[in-house]
Amino acid sequence: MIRFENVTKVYDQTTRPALDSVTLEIDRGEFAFLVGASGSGKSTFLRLVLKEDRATSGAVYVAGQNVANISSWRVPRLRRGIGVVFQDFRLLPQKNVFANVAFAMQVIGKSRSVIRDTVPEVLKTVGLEGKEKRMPHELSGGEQQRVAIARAVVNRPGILLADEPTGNLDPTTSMGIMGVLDKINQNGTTVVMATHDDDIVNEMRKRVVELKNGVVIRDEARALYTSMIPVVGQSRRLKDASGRDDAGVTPAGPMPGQSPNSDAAARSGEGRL
Ligand SMILES: Nc1ncnc2c1ncn2[C@@H]1O[C@H](COP(=O)(O)OP(=O)(O)OP(=O)(O)O)[C@@H](O)[C@H]1O
Repeated sequence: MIRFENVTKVYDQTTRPALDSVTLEIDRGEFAFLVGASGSGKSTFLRLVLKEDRATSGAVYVAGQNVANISSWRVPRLRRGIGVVFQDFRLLPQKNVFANVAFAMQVIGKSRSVIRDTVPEVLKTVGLEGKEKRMPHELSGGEQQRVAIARAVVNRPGILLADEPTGNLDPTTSMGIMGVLDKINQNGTTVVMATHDDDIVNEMRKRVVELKNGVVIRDEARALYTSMIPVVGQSRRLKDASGRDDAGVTPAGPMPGQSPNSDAAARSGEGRL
């Protein structure tokens, strides 16, 4: 789904590469954490996937396509297949929850009836049923991030990139967000999440790709991570056996139009890149 072949990125006016000969493949349907200290190259990796920046050398493939060969007028199509979530939510402050999510469908020309049917389903998936009319400032940070995730996945992208999505949230709320991202991944979406947060990585036990000074120093399945940044007085709970997360949200069914079987969804590639 995402393949980096010997990718080096040196920003203008710098000498040290932000990414240094990175070779890496993330398969369709995988969940991978990108970890490493500040400045290790995590955001640069995500930007190259989105073609927001150009690799200095090497090749970046997304869904089998070398992004260097995608002409500028086709870049929006590439990005439509990739949902993105950020640390700071980036909601439209004057629009309510429904309108924030609907907006992502309007800009690609979806009909009002499709929007009317799809948005409530996605809001249910992220645990925001009944909050359609709330304004962003009437939501907690965790709820705002759920809206941002709903907006990122409403057009059923094949890939979801999350850049420190829990960076502004407390540990309990963060685990709720991880439950949502895990559910989206189980519904077939490839998830790549950049984080410093070792508690989250250690709770989730997914693939861990560790960067240091732009170099991949570790790539391990179901791995742990020690960030070396001390976290004082924080504890996290695992989801309990019923699948409820710490925010009390029980996973709903699959994403609208998605198969509940992630393997089947991954194989079919319907509605995906
Ligand atoms: N636009 C830019 N111009 C010049 N240097 C940059 C630019 N963006 C990032 N860098 C440098 O590239 C390196 C990698 O940065 P990047 O933002 O990818 O790291 P990161 O791991 O995402 O860090 P953080 O966890 O703090 O977000 C850093 O040394 C950074 O200073």
